[in-house]
Amino acid sequence: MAKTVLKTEGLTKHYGGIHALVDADFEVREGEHVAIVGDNGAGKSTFVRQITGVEQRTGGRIFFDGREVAFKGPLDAREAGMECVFQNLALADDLDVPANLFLGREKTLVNLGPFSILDKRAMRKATEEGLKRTGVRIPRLDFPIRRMSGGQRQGVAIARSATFASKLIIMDEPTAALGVQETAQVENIIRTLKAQGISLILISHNLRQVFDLADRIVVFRRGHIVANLRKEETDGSDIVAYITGVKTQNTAAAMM
Ligand SMILES: Nc1ncnc2c1ncn2[C@@H]1O[C@H](COP(=O)(O)OP(=O)(O)OP(=O)(O)O)[C@@H](O)[C@H]1O
Repeated sequence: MAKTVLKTEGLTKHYGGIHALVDADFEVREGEHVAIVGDNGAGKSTFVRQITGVEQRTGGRIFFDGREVAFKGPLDAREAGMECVFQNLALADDLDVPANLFLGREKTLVNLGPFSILDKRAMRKATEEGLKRTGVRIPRLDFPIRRMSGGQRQGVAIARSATFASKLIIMDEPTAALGVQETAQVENIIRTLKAQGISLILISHNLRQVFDLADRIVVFRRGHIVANLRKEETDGSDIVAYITGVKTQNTAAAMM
């Protein structure tokens, strides 16, 4: 059986009296693509903020790459090999593709802090390799990001995470703002990541996408994980039932 990349035990987050995440046991194995679904406010983003160190949890334990971790911030998570692609892309509009890929991690010829000399050739080469590896097609690397379509921008964000994530990529609604064709492009990139054995957590409201791309589907409702199913053992109507809490013949026993 594949090694566990990420595991949480009893992960809990309270915001004052709001129990946004309660006792979440969750696992991703090497090469596995796990989807997280749930209604608005179910606790999905809260879960991601706890595992990536954006916030500090109220309780529970997190294990990453074989050791217990307590990331103090997202930089710690990145350094450990976990990258996140967020809904609102953290891209710099005026910079070109290589500059965006290496934002905050620039390669330098001479490192003198603010007076450093950037190694633009090395960054461009690494960018070309990163885009090729992820199957992201961008016509001009030297154009500022603002001149690109939503799909191309999302492609750059994913290529960036795939270039640096050695262990796990987390995508929070990567296609929410995209059209049909752009969504298809991003889904192809996700398939390429799967073929390369990169582990992924995909948060999505799009059940067609979830069934297309994920090996396993985890359902959050009101801060709790209420289902954790292999794709083959469930279907869309069961997942909707778990999301909404409306029982069906198949889900009633599990919801007792
Ligand atoms: N900083 C915060 N302070 C107080 N309450 C919060 C905070 N962040 C989230 N919440 C609450 O925690 C609950 C879970 O929110 P969360 O954003 O994790 O849901 P979600 O499943 O990601 O929803 P969506 O699909 O709408 O993004 C909600 O009730 C939300 O209002």
